[in-house]
Amino acid sequence: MLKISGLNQYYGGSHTLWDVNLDLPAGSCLCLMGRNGVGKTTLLKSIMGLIAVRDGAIEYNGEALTLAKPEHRAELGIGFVPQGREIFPLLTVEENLKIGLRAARKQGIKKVPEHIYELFPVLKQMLKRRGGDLSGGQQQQLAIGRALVLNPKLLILDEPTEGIQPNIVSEIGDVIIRLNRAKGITTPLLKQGDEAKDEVREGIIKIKNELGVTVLLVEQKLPFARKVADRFYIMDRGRGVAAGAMDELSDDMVKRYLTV
Ligand SMILES: Nc1ncnc2c1ncn2[C@@H]1O[C@H](COP(=O)(O)OP(=O)(O)OP(=O)(O)O)[C@@H](O)[C@H]1O
Repeated sequence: MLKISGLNQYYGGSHTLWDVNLDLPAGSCLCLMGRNGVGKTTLLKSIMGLIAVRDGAIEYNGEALTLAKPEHRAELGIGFVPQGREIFPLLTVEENLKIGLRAARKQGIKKVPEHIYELFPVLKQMLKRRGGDLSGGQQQQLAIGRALVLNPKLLILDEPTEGIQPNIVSEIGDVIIRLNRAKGITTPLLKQGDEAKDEVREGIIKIKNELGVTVLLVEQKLPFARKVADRFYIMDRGRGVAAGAMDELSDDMVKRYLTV
């Protein structure tokens, strides 16, 4: 689904990404790992077109993305939840979610899809609250909810558990697993003519039909990464140094590339 070949990126004269190659198969959940400052966020921002790359190629479902504008990447169905969440503190939860609608309009999505409230009930309860008044965990749920408004096929998350209390970390993990594996989403009991529930059902069927959202996330917490992801990709000093199925992540790799 996403293929990165020979990617090099510079901040001014500083060479940050070195010949990065990464293959993300559709349906997988890949965790990008590595110590602080190795280039994980830079790689995500390059995929989203938020920073320019020097050379190399980024392909999404066979389409060359390397020079595409960030808005075009969103329209193609790539959702992004940046590090630090970047929600608008003075706008309400509802207004923050509606920001996500801009990129979704081209797909004919005019309203925030109801299944987002099914995934994050707290957002429904807090629709009129200002984003800045939410807890860190609620803001993270809002940031993920906003990225889901465009029904992404690929969801990219940069350290979604950073600075969040443990019970919410676990809830966020469960949501990522549900989105990725499209399992455990129960279709609510539906009464005919109940428009909101019809929308929930449609959203769920859509997610299930598409066999889950492909996920790429940066995560430093090892137990969380092992729980949600089925593949890993480790970076060290701007290069990809190890990759594989999550159950192949060895203690030696952890010691060599991840422990501080
Ligand atoms: N805007 C920038 N201008 C110049 N250098 C930058 C910029 N952003 C990041 N860097 C540098 O690029 C390197 C990679 O940073 P990056 O944020 O991608 O790493 P990271 O692996 O995501 O780290 P962290 O886990 O701390 O977020 C670091 O040396 C960092 O100091």
